[in-house]
Amino acid sequence: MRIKVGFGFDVHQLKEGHPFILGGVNLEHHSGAFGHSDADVLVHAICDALLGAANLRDIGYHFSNTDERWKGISSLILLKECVNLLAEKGWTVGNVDAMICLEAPKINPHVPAMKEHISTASGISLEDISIKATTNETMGFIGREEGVVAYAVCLIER
Ligand SMILES: Nc1ccn([C@@H]2O[C@H](COP(=O)(O)O)[C@@H](O)[C@H]2O)c(=O)n1
Ligand SMILES: C[C@@]1(CO)OP(=O)(O)OP(=O)(O)OC[C@H]1O
Repeated sequence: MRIKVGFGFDVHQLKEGHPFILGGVNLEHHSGAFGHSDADVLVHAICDALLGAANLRDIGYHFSNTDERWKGISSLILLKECVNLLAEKGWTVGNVDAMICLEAPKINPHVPAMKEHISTASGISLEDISIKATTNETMGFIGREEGVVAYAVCLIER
């Protein structure tokens, strides 16, 4: 069996009064992530990790942020498309491990629901999806709650 590793990163601005979709969960918060799609930074990082592992470029290459088809789209749909792109090349996903860097709100209570959404959209087993979070200890743009960052790594196999 051949295995490959992938890495993904994404960042989005937080804006007052904007919806905050993270891992497919609509978080109740005074501000939310802004982007062309639903700006789900966690799912975007996972998409880029998967595409990177398969050497299939990146999320913006396949789903341009100037294309009206993707305006406001659920990133879980883009994730499913990424998994399909990998499947076309014979790849299945081994596991995904992700890290969200966010000052507030607390992510821990929402992790089970996020994993459910990601698993349902992608077909990746729940036990192969790990989601973690950290604050930035009040420092920088994350600390000032101006933005949210996510990192993800994955293994793929065929
Ligand atoms: N948005 C966040 C940030 C952190 N957590 C959880 O809190 C723990 C402590 O965070 P520190 O940044 O103070 O080290 C962290 O390990 C996470 O379990 C969270 O749920 N949501
Ligand atoms: C997801 C896409 C497509 O709508 O747009 P955004 O929501 O702005 O997100 P980004 O992280 O900039 O990734 C690029 C695009 O693929």
